[in-house]
Amino acid sequence: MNWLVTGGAGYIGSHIVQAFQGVGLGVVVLDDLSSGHAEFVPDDVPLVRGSILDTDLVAATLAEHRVTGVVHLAGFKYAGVSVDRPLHTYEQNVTGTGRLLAGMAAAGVDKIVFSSSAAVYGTPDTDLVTEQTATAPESPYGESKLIGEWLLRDQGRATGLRHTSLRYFNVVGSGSPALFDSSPHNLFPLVLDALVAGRTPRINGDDYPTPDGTCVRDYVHVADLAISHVAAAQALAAGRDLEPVYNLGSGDGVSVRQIMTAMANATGIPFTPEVAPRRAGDPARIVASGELAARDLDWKMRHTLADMVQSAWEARAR
Ligand SMILES: O=c1ccn([C@@H]2O[C@H](COP(=O)(O)OP(=O)(O)O[C@H]3O[C@H](CO)[C@@H](O)[C@H](O)[C@H]3O)[C@@H](O)[C@H]2O)c(=O)[nH]1
Repeated sequence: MNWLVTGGAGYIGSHIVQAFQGVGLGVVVLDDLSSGHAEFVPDDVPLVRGSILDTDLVAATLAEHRVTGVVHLAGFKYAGVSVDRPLHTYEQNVTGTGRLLAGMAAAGVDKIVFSSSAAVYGTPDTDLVTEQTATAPESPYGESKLIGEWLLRDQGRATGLRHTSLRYFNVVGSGSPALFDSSPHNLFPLVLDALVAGRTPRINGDDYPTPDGTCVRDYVHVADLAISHVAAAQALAAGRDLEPVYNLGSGDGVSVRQIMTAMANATGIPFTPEVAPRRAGDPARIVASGELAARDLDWKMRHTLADMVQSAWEARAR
């Protein structure tokens, strides 16, 4: 059985590739390396360089590697930037997913696990988001992920495609020192980059209606997240029914200020963060129940917040 991981050279995708290899499942990666790194792909995993928008390449990859299922992460992942680049975002995430699904249908590949996002919820008016919480994306990125879920759902109805979508909350940490988050837009890499460069990390606003005034998020370890993709793929392959969507959240809220304290502890670099203005579009709090995924997808927090921060620092400091 061979699984194609689109976006498998990225931060999250490469951890998923490792998790699949860990249980002996065959994997092949398709990645255009726009934000991924070729060196994140193990030497014994084929790396096809190119885009999911390239219909011929998708068809050839599915056929040559005898792909039986797809884990689909390739896409444009920067929610904030997507506001200024809506057409690019929709092309990559909606048209790209559509072309991938068309290629799968043509090749008879009938299983897909889709990388969705907490961004589909926008600013939820509940303390604990469940899969029943109304979706209300606030960026082209969030919209595009929701449309991706609909494409799977409707293709499932039309062709029998077996599918599930995993809504990631804030994915951090590192499961292997060689794999790290190089995003120029997210809290963990920005804080670590600042500390390495001798700059002071910044808090985007401390006047939110939260206990310490800074935004609260649900941080999950990337290696824990990767294991649930294996469970989802195995369930689909075994013909087990899965829910159309699962939240991959921990149920615990952690503030930006708490992350800063954990960063100072992990790095041994004492600092007092600067307080900058709010970043546009940031919900004050978003925390999810992962109960459904715990029931069906072997989802559990195997790592603490200290592990997440420590592993991110070790990977960044290498
Ligand atoms: O230097 C920084 C960077 C970020 N933040 C704050 O830290 C929090 C977390 O920010 P970030 O790491 O950018 O994550 P989110 O904006 O919560 O969103 C991430 O998590 C979402 C849910 O998984 C994904 O959909 C998005 O793509 C991904 O950017 C937010 O309050 C930011 O304003 C700071 O205070 N200082």
